[in-house]
Amino acid sequence: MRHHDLIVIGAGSGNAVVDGSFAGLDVAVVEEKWFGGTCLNAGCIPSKMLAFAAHVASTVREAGTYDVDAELRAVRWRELRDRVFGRLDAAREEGRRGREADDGITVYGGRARFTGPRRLVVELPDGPVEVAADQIVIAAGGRPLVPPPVADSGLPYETSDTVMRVDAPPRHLAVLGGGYIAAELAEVFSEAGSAVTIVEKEERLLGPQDETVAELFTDLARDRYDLRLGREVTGVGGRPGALRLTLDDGSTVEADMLLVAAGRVPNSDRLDLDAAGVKTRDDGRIVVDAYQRTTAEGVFALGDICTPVPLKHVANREAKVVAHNLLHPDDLVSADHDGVPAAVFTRPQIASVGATEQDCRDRGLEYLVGTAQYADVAYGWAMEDTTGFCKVLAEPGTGRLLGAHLMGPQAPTLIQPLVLATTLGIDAATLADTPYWIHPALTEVVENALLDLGL
Ligand SMILES: Cc1cc2nc3c(=O)[nH]c(=O)nc-3n(C[C@H](O)[C@H](O)[C@H](O)COP(=O)(O)OP(=O)(O)OC[C@H]3O[C@@H](n4cnc5c(N)ncnc54)[C@H](O)[C@@H]3O)c2cc1C
Ligand SMILES: NC(=O)c1ccc[n+]([C@@H]2O[C@H](COP(=O)([O-])OP(=O)(O)OC[C@H]3O[C@@H](n4cnc5c(N)ncnc54)[C@H](O)[C@@H]3O)[C@@H](O)[C@H]2O)c1
Repeated sequence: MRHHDLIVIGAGSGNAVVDGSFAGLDVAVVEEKWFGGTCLNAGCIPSKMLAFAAHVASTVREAGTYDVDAELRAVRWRELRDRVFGRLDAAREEGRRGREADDGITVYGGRARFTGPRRLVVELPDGPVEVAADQIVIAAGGRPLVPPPVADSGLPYETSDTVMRVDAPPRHLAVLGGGYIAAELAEVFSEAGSAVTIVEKEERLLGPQDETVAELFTDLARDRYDLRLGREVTGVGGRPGALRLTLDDGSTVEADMLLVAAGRVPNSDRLDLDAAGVKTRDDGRIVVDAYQRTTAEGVFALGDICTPVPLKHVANREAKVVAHNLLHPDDLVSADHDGVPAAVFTRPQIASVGATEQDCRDRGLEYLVGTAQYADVAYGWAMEDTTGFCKVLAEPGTGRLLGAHLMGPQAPTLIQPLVLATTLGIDAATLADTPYWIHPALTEVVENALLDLGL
């Protein structure tokens, strides 16, 4: 059995663990499917490249608002798809080749599972190979959750792993779930010409967002999509290309394609973790301590397979923490999961950090609310924006920022000063009054929301 100093399972964020500081060590990377993981191949990056094209299309369609005559003739889906994945598939192969060319790194192209403490078998195309290591990092991510009525139907469905690569947009896309993926990809396909129906079991899209954001986003979505809220799919019938979804109130949705976007599950159930002494939570996430150590000696985990916040910037941070802790066992560092910002790349865009207003209420916190509209700042006038807003939540007296929520153009960029203030402990009044805020930039909407707190 080959013995390595370190084995990393999963070449998504796990691949980032191994940098120059591991030179001289015998390292192995095991990847069963695609170097770069979900983010590069089927997640953050392709979805944002497609969302940007959708944004260009909508800008052309709405050019008349700005007294510009323009006509949208077509979204050339195949060319768009081939440009996106031509670039990303090349980046994936370059990443893999770079690792394979590194003398200190062995790449195993297959699925790993544990056979004992720090011992694995990897299913390679030409047969299984047994390997062991002093230290192991589990970075095996997650996969789309497919509810039983869809999985058991025997009829075809897409997930985020496949839908961005289809040959043509469907005439009618049914989306199961109304969270991040549904919001972003419904828009992509809608701009590419598909009619969209979204089936969501809660009463609002993007339910965990601040209630003002979720409510307004749902209202705006109602004008663009057929929304079936508070509904679940109980059965899928029909035939490939002519599907019929039955919902729990007996109503039906006809669609030629079904996108399942009902959340993700960690891949921990495919690793025989019991053999390694690695424990999981009820929801399947691997148990880790503050230093990303699992319950098994010498085994670390990072990213979607263990994290409370399944986002790429969090997985990247955890990868840095693991890299440090592998090499410095006497000087461990931890990843802070407070104040993680998030964004939804829709139109309007959405960004948030910290508590929502409903969180504050549920936790019995005293809080002040400051709001400002894009329509009330000069750049918002230039954009003729009518719906964008910034909402900040702060502790009375101290002005400590509890949360911030933006919905409107450039929200994921505009939120950054609020992320800095939340992370670095800068109170709302200091943030509003001390730095200059460029006039007439969109950031004035953040400044105005802070001033609206009245501190
Ligand atoms: C459509 C979509 C859009 C997203 N957009 C964003 C966004 O805009 N911003 C953001 O922050 N996050 C976004 N995310 C989330 C982000 O992609 C994930 O949080 C991130 O990719 C997690 O990284 P990871 O390394 O933990 O897992 P992954 O990137 O999934 O990597 C895990 C790797 O392990 C491999 N693997 C699994 N099991 C085994 C095994 N047994 N043996 C060998 N290899 C194995 C897999 O093939 C995979 O390559 C998005 C996700 C999706 C699905
Ligand atoms: N911009 C981003 O950062 C971004 C974009 C896409 C995905 N992601 C990541 O990927 C993860 C997965 O995205 P997602 O959209 O699949 O999950 P999600 O958790 O955001 O949304 C899933 C939605 O499906 C609904 N749902 C679940 N089961 C259902 C059922 N049987 N019937 C009807 N509705 C049902 C849930 O109520 C929820 O609203 C996200 O949690 C996020 O971590 C991030």
